[in-house]
Amino acid sequence: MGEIKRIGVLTSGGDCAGLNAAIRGVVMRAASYGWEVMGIRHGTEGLTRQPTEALLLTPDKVERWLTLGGTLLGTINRGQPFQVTLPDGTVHDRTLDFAEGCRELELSAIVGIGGDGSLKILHDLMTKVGLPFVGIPKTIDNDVAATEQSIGFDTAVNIATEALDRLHFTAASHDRVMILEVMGRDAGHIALHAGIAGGAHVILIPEIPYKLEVVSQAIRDRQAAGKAFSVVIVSEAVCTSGGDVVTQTQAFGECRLGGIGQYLAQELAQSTGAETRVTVLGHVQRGGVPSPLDRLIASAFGVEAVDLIARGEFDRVVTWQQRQVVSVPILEAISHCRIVDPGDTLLKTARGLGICLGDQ
Ligand SMILES: Nc1ncnc2c1ncn2[C@@H]1O[C@H](COP(=O)(O)OP(=O)(O)OP(=O)(O)O)[C@@H](O)[C@H]1O
Ligand SMILES: O=P(O)(O)OC[C@H]1O[C@](O)(CO)[C@@H](O)[C@@H]1O
Ligand SMILES: [Mg+2]
Repeated sequence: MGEIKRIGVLTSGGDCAGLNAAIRGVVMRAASYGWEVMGIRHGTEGLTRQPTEALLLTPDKVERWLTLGGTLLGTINRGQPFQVTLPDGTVHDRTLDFAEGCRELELSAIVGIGGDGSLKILHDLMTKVGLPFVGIPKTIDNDVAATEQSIGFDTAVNIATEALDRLHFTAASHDRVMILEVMGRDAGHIALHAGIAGGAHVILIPEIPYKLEVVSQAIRDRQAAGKAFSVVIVSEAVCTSGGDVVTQTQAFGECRLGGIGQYLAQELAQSTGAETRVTVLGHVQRGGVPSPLDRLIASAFGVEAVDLIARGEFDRVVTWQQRQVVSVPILEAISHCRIVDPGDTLLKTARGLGICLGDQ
């Protein structure tokens, strides 16, 4: 690769808190090498559109992006760049458009900030185009393999914890069972972390199959002990007792997880006699000001991603491991979805605290 003059940075997948802090880290560090940074709009789409949609990001421009929620570059979490259905019904592969966009902007490398889904797509795209690539993991789901923490997870856990704190008061006031449904896709990390931090009495995650009777009994035991209220946190991918995933179809046909909280509310009202209410936390978990930890991780990832490019170490993803930024081959980071491990120390903590996980 010749001398680097300009690199690109993009965000892809669902937004989360800390994306702008990561972009800022990339821009600040690139400036120290004398490189320009182009911020690509709407994931890879900014490169495939004609004219291309990208903006020059300077340290002055991004200086105050540290605390801003969402992504100022825009993002995308639906569709497929290799099979885009055009208005006339034909299917188009955007790879060549993407390559053309990279050439037009004279990019020497790209930093892609995304979750597992986006990193897979970006890896395929970059391999086909032959452009150096470094990935930064972000996602409230915390399901990217190899990293203990992805950007956005800590903020989401803080928000879910605060929601539980608030629900305790109203639950106790009305002697109700309050159910908080949280995001996380197939991983129960948000529910497990927030459930413990927020003092939930029941934590249901997709990794641990539950029995309705076990959950009801835990609530009835509390009632019998004079505690008429309970607080339950449930991950969106937890199934019904019949094993069905609960989903909702959105406009444009996308299917998204959602609704298990309502199902549990009906079942638990019947089996415990308690009034039940559901709070679906939804996109509140993704928005807002990033926590200090997310700002730290995002900044550290941004700096290291640029350093990797400077050292010519490509096709790698930066990860957070025991308070160090460590890079791993991208194939390792996208090898599997990191769900809650059966040996996770927090499962032991939850059981030790007497929290019902629905299985025993
Ligand atoms: N370059 C792209 N062009 C078109 N669609 C894309 C592109 N990159 C990603 N997508 C769409 O976005 C989805 C991204 O995957 P996913 O929704 O799992 O997000 P993610 O990157 O894992 O982040 P998160 O899980 O936090 O939302 C892909 O499945 C695909 O539908
Ligand atoms: O933004 P959308 O399309 O509603 O996607 C929601 C999904 O994205 C995430 O927020 C992040 O992957 C999931 O937790 C959730 O299932
Ligand atoms: Mg994902």
